[in-house]
Amino acid sequence: MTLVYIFLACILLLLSLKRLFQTRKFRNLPPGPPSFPIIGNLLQLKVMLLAGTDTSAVTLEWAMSNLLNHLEILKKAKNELDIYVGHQLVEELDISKLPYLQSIVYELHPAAPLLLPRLASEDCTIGEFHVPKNTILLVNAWDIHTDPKLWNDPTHFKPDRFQKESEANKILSFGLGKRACPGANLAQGTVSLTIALLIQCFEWKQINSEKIDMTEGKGLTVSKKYPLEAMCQCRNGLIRSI
Ligand code: HEM
Repeated sequence: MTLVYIFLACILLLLSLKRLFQTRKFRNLPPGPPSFPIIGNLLQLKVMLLAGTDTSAVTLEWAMSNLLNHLEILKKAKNELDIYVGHQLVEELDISKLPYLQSIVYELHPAAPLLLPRLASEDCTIGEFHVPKNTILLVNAWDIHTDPKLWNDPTHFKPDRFQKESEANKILSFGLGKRACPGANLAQGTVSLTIALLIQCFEWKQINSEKIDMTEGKGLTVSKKYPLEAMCQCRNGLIRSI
């Protein structure tokens, strides 16, 4: 078995070296320092997994916690699913038919409230501040999302605010500009579909009569300080098509 692995590794290495030399020849580049496309691709894969899994998981946990603290919103989302999707299992293509579910996703906690750090490549002025070259800058998306000058009642979970379409343009959860999250569409699709499935397939209940604690933990991606604990039960008579 070990021999098979070594054989495969050699083939992959040879193929990547071949691709590297072909590319250099095609682009008329000098031989240059060696770089390994496979390692580059693996690193890219690792970045995608690191950047995509924790953020999506954290967003889902906040979503379910908010929904359990606002059962009337959970009920409204469930009704929307029952009306527009019915007894079939909800699919990715159905999401565009579910505006209320999309409002819930817009209203979610930003998983990376300070986005990613930036380095000023030259001296510049931002608002009234002079920023010298090489300063590390952080964008406080959390503060922008809770600014009462921008939002009505910003600290309350109110998906209805997004019934007015232009409100969604003020969201910064995925950053903005050329370094914004490249996985934003994928993440919005995955998070929406997962929440839809969780709502459609299960009846949810809190484990006791107290509200779920929404204290934030620490970290670049902000998870809940106390992990969500909840009870769920399959919804009767649903998903006969599975
Ligand atoms: C709910 C889920 C997600 C949230 C809230 C999120 C949020 C963010 C934020 C705020 C940034 C920094 C943007 C900036 O500084 O302007 C970012 C960057 C990034 N995200 Fe996501 N993300 C999510 C899911 C994903 C997924 C699924 C992928 C890939 C499959 C991904 C890949 C990346 C990468 C590679 C960067 C770095 C981009 C760069 O520096 O040019 N993210 N994300």
